[in-house]
Amino acid sequence: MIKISNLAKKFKIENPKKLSEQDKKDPRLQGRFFHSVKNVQLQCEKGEVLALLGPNGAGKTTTLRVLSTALQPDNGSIQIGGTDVVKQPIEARKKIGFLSGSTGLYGRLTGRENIAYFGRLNGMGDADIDAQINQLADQLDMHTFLDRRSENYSTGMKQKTSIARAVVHSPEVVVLDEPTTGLDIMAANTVIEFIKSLKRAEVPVIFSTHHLDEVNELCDNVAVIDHGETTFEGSLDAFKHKSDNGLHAAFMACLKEGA
Ligand SMILES: Nc1ncnc2c1ncn2[C@@H]1O[C@H](COP(=O)(O)OP(=O)(O)OP(=O)(O)O)[C@@H](O)[C@H]1O
Repeated sequence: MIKISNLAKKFKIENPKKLSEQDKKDPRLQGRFFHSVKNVQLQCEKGEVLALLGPNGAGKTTTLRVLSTALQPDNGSIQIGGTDVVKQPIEARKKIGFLSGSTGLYGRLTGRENIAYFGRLNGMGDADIDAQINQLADQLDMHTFLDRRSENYSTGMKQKTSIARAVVHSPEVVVLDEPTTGLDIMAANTVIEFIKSLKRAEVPVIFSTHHLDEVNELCDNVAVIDHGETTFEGSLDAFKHKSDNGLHAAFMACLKEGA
């Protein structure tokens, strides 16, 4: 189970001139600090898939980076099972499979070597790693490129390899930042089927997306973040009931200005 309460994260702005025009007008900019996440809550139980929605710049990536221990929060608590992510980040990290938007692969290594390297970092033995990679390659349709150097991979090949690398150690929970962004329909479908397989295995999955059709197909619950605050958290059905005019209208109704 994943539970985030009252999460806040601000960044010090070293050079205000470098801020985007959108960020300059954002009320979250206060003096030298940009309060990216001000009050986020969400929860994801065993066997559930939660979609994290929000406009560009809402604070989704910041939330997921704090959840995955890449960033320290300024306030709030995060629990994964019995582990306090803020107080026990090393223990928490072992429990999380995290796909970040900018996961870089080592280009000189093959896909298999990239995944195996992470398996070793997580303390796995060679036989376990081989078995896991074979299973993940079946599920993510990777056999045709797994033993080629990753520097020449397509976007889809890179993303599949990054996902396999994130979950090679069979984490307790999986967190994916925009897993299907930039993928063609077939690769996106493979990733969606993979998320369904995690759900069948009762692994809680949180993923951020801008694709409402994926939300409809995959999710039990939805959380919407707008301007760094959770503006909706509930079941997919409750989300759909926000409007009679489809998922897009439901999403708009959850935004602060739409409320
Ligand atoms: N290191 C940083 N320093 C300053 N501001 C930051 C930093 N990281 C993020 N921000 C700002 O915090 C806000 C939230 O960013 P974040 O990447 O979490 O949004 P997002 O919801 O993931 O957006 P998108 O859908 O575009 O990926 C944005 O306005 C962004 O410019």
